Amino acid sequence: MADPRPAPTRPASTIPATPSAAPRSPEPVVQLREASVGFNGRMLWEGLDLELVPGEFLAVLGPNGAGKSTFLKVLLGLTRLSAGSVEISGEPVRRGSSRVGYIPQQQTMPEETPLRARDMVALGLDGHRFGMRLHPRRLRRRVDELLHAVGASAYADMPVGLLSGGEQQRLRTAQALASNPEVLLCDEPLHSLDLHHQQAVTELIRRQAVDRGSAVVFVTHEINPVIEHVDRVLYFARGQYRIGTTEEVMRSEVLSELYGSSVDVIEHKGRLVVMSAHDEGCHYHPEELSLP
Ligand SMILES: Nc1ncnc2c1ncn2[C@@H]1O[C@H](COP(=O)(O)OP(=O)(O)OP(=O)(O)O)[C@@H](O)[C@H]1O
Repeated sequence: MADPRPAPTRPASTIPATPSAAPRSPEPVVQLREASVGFNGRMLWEGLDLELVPGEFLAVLGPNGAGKSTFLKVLLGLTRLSAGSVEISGEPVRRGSSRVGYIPQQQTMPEETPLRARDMVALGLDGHRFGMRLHPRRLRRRVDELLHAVGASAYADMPVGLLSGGEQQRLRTAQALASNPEVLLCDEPLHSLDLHHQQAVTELIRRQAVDRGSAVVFVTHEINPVIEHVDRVLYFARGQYRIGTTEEVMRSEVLSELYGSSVDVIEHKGRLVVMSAHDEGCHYHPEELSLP
């Protein structure tokens, strides 16, 4: 069946075009208006206005505790906004929506987990958006394709609890892609993957955006592995945020203002290095910003 979604459109920049020159934008698939989240009287971030169109790749960055995973939980309907609104495809978010795929942060599964690798991937397909269960033969074929795509065919019948952290993470990726979601939420999906599998998983996520029109929200401490695919960056720090293209946000003056202290953004051999310049002897502590 043909996919009814609009063709993917990748916005070149957030700089507004003149009204007469502006092409008709596709309907946003994610829409937050004046969105704020806080816990126990402390606001994590406030006044977030954001629209994502099909096919857009958003990288979400910021130091530990800035609210990146919470942002994903808002889109998953697991955390309620303190103020404002959030919609997916024009409807209020709700838990368990088949429109949303999720690659969670890596957690190790207990050894005794009673699932094989292929069962875990099949969970992403079973009784999903098709409104009915797939025929067992089609289900098996689709699961095999997904296992192959993440390089997991060799351990398809292994119990998941006996697999390494990186092997389990590849299965979570396959599971999230299985339903061809309209919005794909990724919480540090490359963590614990070796370079080869980082590239393979990045390529799968990129293709999901470009070929199938999913809006991708990619939480990461390290923008470099995905930098060429990123359309926009959402950077949280100190309860505030900045949003724009990589060139607009990843600048010394923008991040210094956001952090409230001197930050250097340096381009080195095509990689972005973000460093905090401390006054005492000008020590550089890139890890304090949780960035390369
Ligand atoms: N349900 C909750 N109740 C109270 N505090 C919470 C809740 N959920 C998250 N927090 C707090 O909100 C802050 C932001 O958490 P979050 O996991 O979103 O940060 P993050 O930017 O993803 O951090 P990291 O880079 O360390 O993964 C943390 O201080 C966390 O303890």
